[in-house]
Amino acid sequence: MNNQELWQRYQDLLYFNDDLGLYLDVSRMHFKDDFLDSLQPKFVHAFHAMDALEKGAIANPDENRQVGHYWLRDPELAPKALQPEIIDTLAHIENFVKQVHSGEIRPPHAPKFTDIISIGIGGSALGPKFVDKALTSEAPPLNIQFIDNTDPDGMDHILNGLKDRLASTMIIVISKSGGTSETRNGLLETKHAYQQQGLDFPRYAVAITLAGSQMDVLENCDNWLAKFAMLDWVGGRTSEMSSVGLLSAALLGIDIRAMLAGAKAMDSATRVPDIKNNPAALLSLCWYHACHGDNQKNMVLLPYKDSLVLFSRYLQQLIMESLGKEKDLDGNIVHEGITVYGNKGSTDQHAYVQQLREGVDDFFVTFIEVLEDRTGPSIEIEPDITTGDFLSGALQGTRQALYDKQRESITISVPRVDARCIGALIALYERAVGFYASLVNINAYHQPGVEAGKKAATDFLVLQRHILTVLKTAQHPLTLAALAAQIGAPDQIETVYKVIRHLAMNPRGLVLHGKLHKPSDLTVSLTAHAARNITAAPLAEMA
Ligand SMILES: O=P(O)(O)OC[C@H]1O[C@](O)(CO)[C@@H](O)[C@@H]1O
Repeated sequence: MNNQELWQRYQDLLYFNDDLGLYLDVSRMHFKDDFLDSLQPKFVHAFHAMDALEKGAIANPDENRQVGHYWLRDPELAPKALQPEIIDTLAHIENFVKQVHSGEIRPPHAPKFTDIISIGIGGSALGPKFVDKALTSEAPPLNIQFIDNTDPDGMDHILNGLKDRLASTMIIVISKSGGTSETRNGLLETKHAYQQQGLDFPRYAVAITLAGSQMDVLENCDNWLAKFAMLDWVGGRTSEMSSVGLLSAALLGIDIRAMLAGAKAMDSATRVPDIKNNPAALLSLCWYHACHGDNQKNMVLLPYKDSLVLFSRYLQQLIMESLGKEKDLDGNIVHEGITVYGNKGSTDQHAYVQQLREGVDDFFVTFIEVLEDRTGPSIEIEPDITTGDFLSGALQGTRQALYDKQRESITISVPRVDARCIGALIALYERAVGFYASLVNINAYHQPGVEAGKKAATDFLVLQRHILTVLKTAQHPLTLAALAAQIGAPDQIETVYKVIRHLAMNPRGLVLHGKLHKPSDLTVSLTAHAARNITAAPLAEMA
């Protein structure tokens, strides 16, 4: 295609949303002109399915649940019975935040809360982290940190770093199910740190969970500083505009009403039943072209803006947990999915872009361009050129260089990174994921594959328990083979070895005879002290 034809294709396909100032350019995706028409019947179905979902159909048949994240930004669309809880939760958040900012709600031994530790994982962490990085100002009312793993080092880093300010730190624990192990562990470790300092944990703790969840019951969250409803019909990965995302955002001083308004504006733009005039339909059409069937391309997300660096991580869950499915809705094995990676431009130009241009052609890029460089004027780095011009040049240059090598790209351009824009971007991708799921006939709203890893992790810990129980009563050191036999798992020696190696590297009372890296010569026993301390309580399944 010559430059004139390309310019024409650019204009023909360019989508612009006047309300949001958002452009979507799909001209550098190599689908043919008739591709759009050929997908029309599939889109008629996708538009209908989305309409039914928004009207309250059971869109997640596995869990017999409605899927209502769109109602969060436009409660009038929600079934009548659900409207009060959406409106009340938002009011509860705003009221609470106002009182925290004013000091009316304060910690027992300090005039105001200064910090937040947000504990949660997956959809209960990625949205709040992304929004914090994208929108928190240089001088927020509170500082936030996230515990989103069961890594003891990671927790120590945060808890020790905040040691002197723990007495003015609010803990927000987010878990829809209330049973996720990593989150439970973060909660228990944090609670322990508070107890060590003689601080009354419930007076610092805020829960976001389903009413009556395991966490709600076990921790008696009604006695905490506050408890916010998590709603059954909001999925974890689409929960940023529920209490999950809105509470921390509001505490950080982010305009959550603007975020909701941006999402609402995008929702209405993506309800238009016309592919070319619907940005989510256009996006999902591009994904279908690049990723479906034989074209298994990866999505590389390149926002040219530091504050959007976590967008790809956020989208990784939204897209891969939603679309990565073994079976379609008819039970056929399909192994669907789109791999998402990326950080930011131009930084990634100096990392993997070399491969994108010259290596394996297994991707398409989505550039995100932010038109406003910064608030206020810029100095000239070279005659007539600012640092922002460099950033812009880097984006346009990479797009062109990729195109010259027949590499595909999409470009989304937004005026600036503000709450309205972030709400709109989230809503855009949520809807595109929903459409894509319809196009390839899968359930986007469940995640059966996640359970296998959790089950195997539980099995590993059960085996560890058995090993320690055997060692406790052993009369002499045991080989790994003898240990495996005694726990009734003679074929699990490798797992036994992994357990022993991990315990040996930590102060758990293991006595090793032999070398850790020579498993076949190794024998193991426990110190008398450790043997006395092992409990036999049953292990809860990892959730
Ligand atoms: O909010 P919860 O229930 O703790 O779940 C956290 C995350 O775990 C998952 O269920 C997957 O393990 C995600 O879908 C979810 O976002």
